[in-house]
Amino acid sequence: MLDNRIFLVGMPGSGKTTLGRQLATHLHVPFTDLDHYIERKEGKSVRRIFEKTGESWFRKTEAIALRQATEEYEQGVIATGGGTPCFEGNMDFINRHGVSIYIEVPITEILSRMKAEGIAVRPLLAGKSDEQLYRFFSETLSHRKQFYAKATITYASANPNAGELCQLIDQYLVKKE
Ligand SMILES: Nc1ncnc2c1ncn2[C@@H]1O[C@H](COP(=O)(O)OP(=O)(O)O)[C@@H](O)[C@H]1O
Ligand SMILES: O=C(O)C1=C[C@@H](OP(=O)(O)O)[C@@H](O)[C@H](O)C1
Ligand SMILES: [Mg+2]
Repeated sequence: MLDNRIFLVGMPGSGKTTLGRQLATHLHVPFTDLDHYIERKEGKSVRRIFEKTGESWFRKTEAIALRQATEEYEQGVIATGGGTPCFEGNMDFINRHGVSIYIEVPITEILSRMKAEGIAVRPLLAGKSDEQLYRFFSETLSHRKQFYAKATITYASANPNAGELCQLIDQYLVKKE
């Protein structure tokens, strides 16, 4: 059993929140979703924070929240936001405080999920056409992958699930011993 923190990183829509909750249940450790943590702390939705105060304020708040949420539990699963690793030295912080896992899902799969979910709930995506969305995701990923690539473990799958994720963690732990 992992006696450490696990941080999930990856593009929006890759399933960090969903998988993170399942993984924490499976491992019997606390789960923190960083966006939800920020929303509780600020008393408003991430979308509203973006609208009211803009992205750069959100990024500062997010960096502080990451550090606070990390301190709360020595053991647990933390699902970060898609942009978290790319700002304020956050990826290095994450790697100093636990095991990071990059959930790598093809952009085409992410876009089909976004459509099913309704993209208006995601502040960086609302109001974009299919073509604009694809371009936005490709460009965003090409900038972000240098940060995601620093993750301890990469889990590449179009259909990630908590069972496989646990196996990958076990393999990593065995190798590390
Ligand atoms: N393995 C999966 N297969 C299909 N859809 C998924 C899977 N994991 C998550 N989803 C769906 O994809 C969307 C994004 O999931 P979410 O966990 O919020 O991702 P993230 O936190 O990375 O943005 C949600 O609508 C969720 O229900
Ligand atoms: O990619 C991003 O910059 C963002 C991703 C979101 O989280 P998810 O990746 O959980 O959707 C959320 O933090 C915010 O809307 C910004
Ligand atoms: Mg999420």
